[in-house]
Amino acid sequence: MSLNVPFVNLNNGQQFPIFGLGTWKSKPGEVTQAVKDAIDAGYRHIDCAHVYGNEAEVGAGIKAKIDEGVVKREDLYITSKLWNTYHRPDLVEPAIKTTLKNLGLEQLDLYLIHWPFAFKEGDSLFPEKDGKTEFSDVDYVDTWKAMEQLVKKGLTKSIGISNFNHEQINRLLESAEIKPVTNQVEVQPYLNQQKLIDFCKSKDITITAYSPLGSPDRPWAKPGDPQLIDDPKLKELAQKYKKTPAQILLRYEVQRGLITIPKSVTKSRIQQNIEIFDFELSADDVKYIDTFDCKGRVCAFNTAQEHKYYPFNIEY
Ligand SMILES: NC(=O)C1=CN([C@@H]2O[C@H](COP(=O)(O)OP(=O)(O)OC[C@H]3O[C@@H](n4cnc5c(N)ncnc54)[C@H](OP(=O)(O)O)[C@@H]3O)[C@@H](O)[C@H]2O)C=CC1
Ligand SMILES: O=C1CO[C@H](CO)[C@@H](O)[C@@H]1O
Repeated sequence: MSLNVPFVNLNNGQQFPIFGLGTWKSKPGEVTQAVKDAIDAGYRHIDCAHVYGNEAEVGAGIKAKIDEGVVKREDLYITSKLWNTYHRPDLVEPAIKTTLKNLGLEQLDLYLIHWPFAFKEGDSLFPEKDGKTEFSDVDYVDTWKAMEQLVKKGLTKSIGISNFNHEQINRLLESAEIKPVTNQVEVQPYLNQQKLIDFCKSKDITITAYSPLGSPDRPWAKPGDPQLIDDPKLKELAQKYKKTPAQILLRYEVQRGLITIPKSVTKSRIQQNIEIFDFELSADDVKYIDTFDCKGRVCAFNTAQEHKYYPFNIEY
């Protein structure tokens, strides 16, 4: 079954599918097939990043489906992200060009600043000295100015941010010529982000929800750590709606007006995850899922906590 994915209107007039495929942790040997399976299942939006180390293999999946005539380039919505070591304004254009080359594309649909904080420029994506991450003090406002140039040069249609808190967004908006179209942040029932969602809505910035299933394959999860996807309350809801726990989690996101990007490299799950546009959670059940919030952030990037632009030291 292929279901039509609704679109959201971005603040620049572009439309974007509210559902896409995540690719973090998708191994280079698996992700080409995952992208092909996703496109066959009706996915048109793919979330990528330089730091995921698999953009060439994602690009191979895209190319295969265009060559087969299943989709045209203009049917697809491809997002990538500027990594922390490329925030210095002169490094931004070379960074997107590397991503475009890896993906085999001439233009991105959306390019995001991956995190508000910068790391020391150089060959390592995770520069370290004496066991500590080496920071750079490039201001994300200066990085944003260079991002705006990418739109003017036609290298990406839209630009946005990721992991920014509301104070950082306010500061960015003070001088932005082009507004970010989205803030991609973690949203799942243990971290429902209502305040940040309301704030972004008031600024006409969409929210893209990452780790919507609680990122059960996050590399730092320890055996025995609670997994959202196994929550008994969620399993009860899944039984009630005759859906899977993953489908309840994804439906919860889209019903709150969010864009969501679950990752899977498993064909049956890729198919299952898009099958969320044929049922509705009751308003009471959405409110009930809201009560699961326990400030349970899974993607906290603790090694950057000391950075002056670390986003999670304030409430939202
Ligand atoms: N901007 C940012 O800083 C960040 C962005 N992201 C983006 O968001 C995407 C999604 O987040 P991510 O952290 O990967 O985690 P998700 O919450 O999407 O969870 C992915 C995990 O869930 C499993 N899974 C997928 N579908 C199902 C299902 N139907 N039933 C049971 N298990 C399932 C996957 O397994 P399998 O693959 O084996 O099927 C994988 O282990 C990322 O891939 C990335 O693109 C994520 C984190 C940070
Ligand atoms: O998108 C993400 C997942 O991987 C990165 C690290 O490897 C994270 O920092 C980032 O938020």
